[in-house]
Amino acid sequence: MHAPAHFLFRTPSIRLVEREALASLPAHTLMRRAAWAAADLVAQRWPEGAIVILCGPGNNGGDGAMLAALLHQAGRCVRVWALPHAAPPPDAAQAWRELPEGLLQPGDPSQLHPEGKPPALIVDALFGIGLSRPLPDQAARWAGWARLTQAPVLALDVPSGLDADTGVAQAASIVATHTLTYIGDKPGLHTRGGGDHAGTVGVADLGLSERLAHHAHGAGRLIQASDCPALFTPRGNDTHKGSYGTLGLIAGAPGMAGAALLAARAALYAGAGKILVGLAEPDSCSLACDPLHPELMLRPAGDLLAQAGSLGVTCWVAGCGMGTGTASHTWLAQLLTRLPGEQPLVLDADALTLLAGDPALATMLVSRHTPAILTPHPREAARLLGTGTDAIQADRIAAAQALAARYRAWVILKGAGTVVSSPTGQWSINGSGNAGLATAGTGDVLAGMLGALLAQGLAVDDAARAGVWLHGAAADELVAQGTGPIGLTAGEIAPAARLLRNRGQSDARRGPGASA
Ligand SMILES: NC(=O)C1=CN([C@@H]2O[C@H](COP(=O)(O)OP(=O)(O)OC[C@H]3O[C@@H](n4cnc5c(N)ncnc54)[C@H](OP(=O)(O)O)[C@@H]3O)[C@@H](O)[C@H]2O)[C@@H](O)CC1
Ligand SMILES: Nc1ncnc2c1ncn2[C@@H]1O[C@H](COP(=O)(O)OP(=O)(O)O)[C@@H](O)[C@H]1O
Ligand SMILES: [K+]
Repeated sequence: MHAPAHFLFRTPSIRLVEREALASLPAHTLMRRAAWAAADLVAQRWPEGAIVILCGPGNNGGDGAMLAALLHQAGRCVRVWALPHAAPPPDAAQAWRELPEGLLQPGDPSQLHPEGKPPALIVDALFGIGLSRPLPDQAARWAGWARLTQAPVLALDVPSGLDADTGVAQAASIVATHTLTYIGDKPGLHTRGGGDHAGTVGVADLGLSERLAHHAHGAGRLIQASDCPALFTPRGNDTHKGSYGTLGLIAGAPGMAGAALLAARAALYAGAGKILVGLAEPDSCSLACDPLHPELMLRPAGDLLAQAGSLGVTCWVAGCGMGTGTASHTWLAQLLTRLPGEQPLVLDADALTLLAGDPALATMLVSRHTPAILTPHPREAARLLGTGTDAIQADRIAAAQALAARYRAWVILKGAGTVVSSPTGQWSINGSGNAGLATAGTGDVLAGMLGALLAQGLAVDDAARAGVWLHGAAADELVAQGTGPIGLTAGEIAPAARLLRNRGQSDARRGPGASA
């Protein structure tokens, strides 16, 4: 259902385009187009059965009223419930005037099916992008009723109660199975509560895609497979391990060796040529080798850093279970100062905590020749910005942009609907992944995969976007196979990601038409 170049627009851009279009098109054109688009979708997807439409006081409610009229004309059984509205805006007022007699119901939709038979579809036209305060009690009760019916719910524009920009959902928000969003797709449908509340998202551009394209400079992107062609570029035959980079990994303090192994194995499965693991242990290395993957070369972190030049390390990942003690601080400072600043670098987990606690490290990071990738989860992001997790989660895009600007780095703000920001604030939201990833060690796997992609020569922007997409897509693949979301383990992600890449590469070899 997604348009090819999948941009995400925040409300001010949508409002701007809406205003321009309202000024140049005949009255009611946009609302009519919005209602037609919804009617087409209903006819295709839910061709039979009774339809309940819940309408609010503004233009979102107007969309619902106009849809009701169209469905009624098409012979469908439609009932409408409306929140009280004193003076609807002009488009909505027109829609209410056109509503055929007898469709508007008194009372409450919960009285409609006392015998418990749910409608074939409930349409949420309560609030769209104009919601400006807590849902009124009546709307909250109707949203609760809609959940209880277990009927499919189609949200018009935005599920009522979900913030279209941030994905912050009020507790009583509508939980939709489908959302038909208008003019352009919106970030709040894809990050934080978006995944839980919006269901399958479709876009009806209302004929405004050209106008919207003028505002694409401030827009974000939804990261999809088609944004990650570098993942699927077939390997040349005349290559060797040196062609795919040597990754140095500083990770795994005593008690946390698992984090190092998860990251290192993920890098191996993601195709890095050679992987050197510097365990964050002071003198000797408690683990001589990874018995499952003896391909990995293990040694103490200090040794790896000292020998990096002669070992030919081309790219670095630091932080997974690395610890935050004095020795770890020293290793991180060495990495930031002594090693070539143009070598790609990923900082994760404890490296981020160290960075947050020492402005000197931050200065070293900012003075690097090429921006690093930082992979904070929301709590780490809060530490790095000197704020609380709630503030980060209240606007994940703004938080990722602020971090990227402060640390002059690529930032991957993890969690449902991972946000990626470039150092200059260009942002994307990952379109893959699921709650199966909510288990220990999956962040280590992401860090290892990112390192491997950088080692294989992907540019930092490609690696950041492709890495998060691949990580999420692997989890989606595992869920499709029944290995999750419950009980998915971090160690299963990298083999699934390997499968996706190789499948994509062989499709690429076969040429156009093969599915990626
Ligand atoms: N214009 C166009 O061209 C097109 C617009 N389209 C559609 O319009 C939608 C935007 O419409 P909208 O601006 O009227 O906002 P909407 O989401 O219906 O809600 C605003 C109303 O609710 C009220 N209100 C807000 N919060 C409240 C609360 N918590 N509790 C109670 N009341 C609350 C608010 O009152 P006020 O805040 O002014 O007091 C106002 O009355 C958009 O999402 C799309 O569906 C499409 O047709 C395409 C073309
Ligand atoms: N509900 C979710 N939906 C999508 N991705 C998730 C979800 N929960 C966690 N993740 C992903 O899982 C990874 C968790 O990373 P992190 O919190 O650093 O874990 P750890 O430190 O245990 O390795 C991140 O990539 C994050 O985006
Ligand atoms: K809605």
